Amino acid sequence: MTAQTLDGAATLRTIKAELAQRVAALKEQGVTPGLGTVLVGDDPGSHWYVGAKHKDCAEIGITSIRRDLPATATQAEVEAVIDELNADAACTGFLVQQPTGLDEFALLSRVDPDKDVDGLHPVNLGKLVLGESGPLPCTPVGAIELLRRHGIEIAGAEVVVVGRGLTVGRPLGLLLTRRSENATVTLCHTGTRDLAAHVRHADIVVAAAGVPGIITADMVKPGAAVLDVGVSRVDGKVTGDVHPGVWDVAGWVSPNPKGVGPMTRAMLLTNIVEIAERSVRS
Ligand SMILES: Nc1nc(=O)c2c([nH]1)NC[C@@H]1CN(c3ccc(C(=O)N[C@@H](CCC(=O)O)C(=O)O)cc3)C=[N+]21
Repeated sequence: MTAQTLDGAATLRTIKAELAQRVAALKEQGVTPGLGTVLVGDDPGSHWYVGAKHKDCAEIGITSIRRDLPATATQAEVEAVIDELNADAACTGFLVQQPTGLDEFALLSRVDPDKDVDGLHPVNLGKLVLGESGPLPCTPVGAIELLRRHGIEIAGAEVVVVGRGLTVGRPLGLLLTRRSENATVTLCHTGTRDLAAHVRHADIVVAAAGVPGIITADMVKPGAAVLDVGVSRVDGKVTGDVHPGVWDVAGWVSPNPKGVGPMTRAMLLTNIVEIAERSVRS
């Protein structure tokens, strides 16, 4: 193994320590931030993620509001919970954990855009396209923050993003091409004719296809930074999109687990604190 580790678990700890101070400052001004979660059904992965988010919040002084609904919950029942959290002053922001098995666009659209800690509401994705400020999607911002905190140059870099999903690939392309990031982005997907030809040119590769081992050593430019975002479960074990052989070629690799996953949680916490800080200023 020659590549250096893009350590998301350690970076989460650093960011939590920074945010704990900002939460303490908010409390001195009489504001306690609160995170709400809406969970539908009993998928073990989703339960783990939601539990981890509330544990993170408890560690840094953010209050938890947890609504767990059975798999039999109807669209109307989940929408009623969203309405309740929209109206709850103690809830700074909240998310509806995906997947729900319901009409997700309708659920997402019903969340107050100012409480959208996931940054996935259509209004907030629209703001991202238009270059207006607002809550940003947690996983792609987490990927950028992970690079930044390891000193990897993004401005001018050739970035290949593999995957065009709503939560990672699509918004990541928009984020990285902003003037403040200034990367050149190629967005590859299942319709890409020759994936290897694109990946080979990349200074930074972001693998978010959800296909175990799709990025192999022969595709990677020596010294490149490779972020492994894809989460699949193979024989019950978390398996990423990056083949282990990539560690022998790349300069940097984010492991999976302990790479971008914890960064998603770090950016969720950051979004809550920023919404609370905005409420104090205005
Ligand atoms: N509305 C919504 N918002 C989300 O943010 C959201 C969602 N739905 N649906 C599912 C995905 C997935 N996700 C992860 C969060 C943390 C880790 C994480 O911290 N993983 C650990 C442990 C992984 C394990 O062992 O299972 C790690 O990578 O080290 C991973 C994945 C948030 N998601």
